Amino acid sequence: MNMGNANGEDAIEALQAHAHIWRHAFNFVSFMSLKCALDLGILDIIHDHGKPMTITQLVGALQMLNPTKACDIYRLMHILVHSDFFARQKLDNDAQEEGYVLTNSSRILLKNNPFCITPTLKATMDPIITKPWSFLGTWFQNDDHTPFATAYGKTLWDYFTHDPQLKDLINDGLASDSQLVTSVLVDKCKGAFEGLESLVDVGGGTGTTAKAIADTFPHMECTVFDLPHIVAGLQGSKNLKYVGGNMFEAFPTGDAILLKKVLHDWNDKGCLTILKRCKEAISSQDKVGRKLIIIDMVVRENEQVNDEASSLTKTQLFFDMLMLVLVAGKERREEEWAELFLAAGFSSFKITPIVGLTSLIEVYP
Ligand SMILES: C[S@@+](CC[C@H](N)C(=O)[O-])C[C@H]1O[C@@H](n2cnc3c(N)ncnc32)[C@H](O)[C@@H]1O
Repeated sequence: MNMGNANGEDAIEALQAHAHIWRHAFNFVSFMSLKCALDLGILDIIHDHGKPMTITQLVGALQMLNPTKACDIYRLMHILVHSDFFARQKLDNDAQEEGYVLTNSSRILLKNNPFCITPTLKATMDPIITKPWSFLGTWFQNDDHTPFATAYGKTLWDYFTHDPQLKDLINDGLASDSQLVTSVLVDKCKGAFEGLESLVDVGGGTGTTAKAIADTFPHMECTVFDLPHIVAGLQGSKNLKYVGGNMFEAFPTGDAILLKKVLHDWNDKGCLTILKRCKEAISSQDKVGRKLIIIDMVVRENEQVNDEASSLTKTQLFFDMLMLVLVAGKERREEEWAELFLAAGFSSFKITPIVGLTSLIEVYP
């Protein structure tokens, strides 16, 4: 762009740049509008209605205290239709009038959807989690571990050890996030677990994934290992038990160690320590087929690809920034994974994409 005298073409370019900047800056409006729809229960109201729901019906169902705000619900729905969370459809009995229906992206947020990720979204949208983003610039110029630590003076893990509300929010979020990946895992990736007699899910949280694996493979002894306050009071089953401890020190041995969405929480130094512990744990088993199974993102490199792939990469990069802001972790590219495995003494690995953003990585001693 010519920065000197403005002519017609420069003005058009400047207008396009303005539009791009505002679209970018106002990404948070989509996010907050969706949060509002979730807070008001609009998705479940429309679903329970069972057919396209008019704005009048929706306003009626919301039972608003101040009726003058009713027309603002239309504005909220308008942006959410634009963001593909709702669609408009003609009513059966009246070709003129339209009502709102759900889309694939809102159906997955319904309370009764087995793959509902609303708790994950609510955790991500919580002001405790969004506040540290405002400290990103400050953090780049100070010596703190994370923008989260700059905002609160402590790590996320310390924060939630002393805040049961945040702990529940995050644990519910992690558990709901696990449902879809886990169901695909025990179906499409069953082969990765076949023949294993024991498995330790290190950093396994409240055990959503390990429970599904234990149910699918009733002869496999499964252990969920996590911090003592996370597993305290949790009940196991015939082939599932909970053990509390610190993965940086030691954890139980098994034919396989599972690390699901654990390594992305840590920097390379932290990952290396965990990976070396994993290598020790599986090497102490004198058996064929021992392995480490990692479920995490493998960030795609895509310079020249179609829109869908490039938007997946962008979403992975958003997650990468989230890890930086909250926990000093990162999402890794294949070469970065390879370097870590080599440094920890593993001999080879195999990557299988599972679903959307996530891959399964089998790593061999
Ligand atoms: C991002 S969560 C992943 C949980 C689960 N694997 C999943 O996919 O939903 C990371 C887990 O690592 C656990 N964790 C963090 N530090 C730990 C440590 N030092 N020892 C054991 N577990 C730890 C956390 O409590 C949390 O459950």
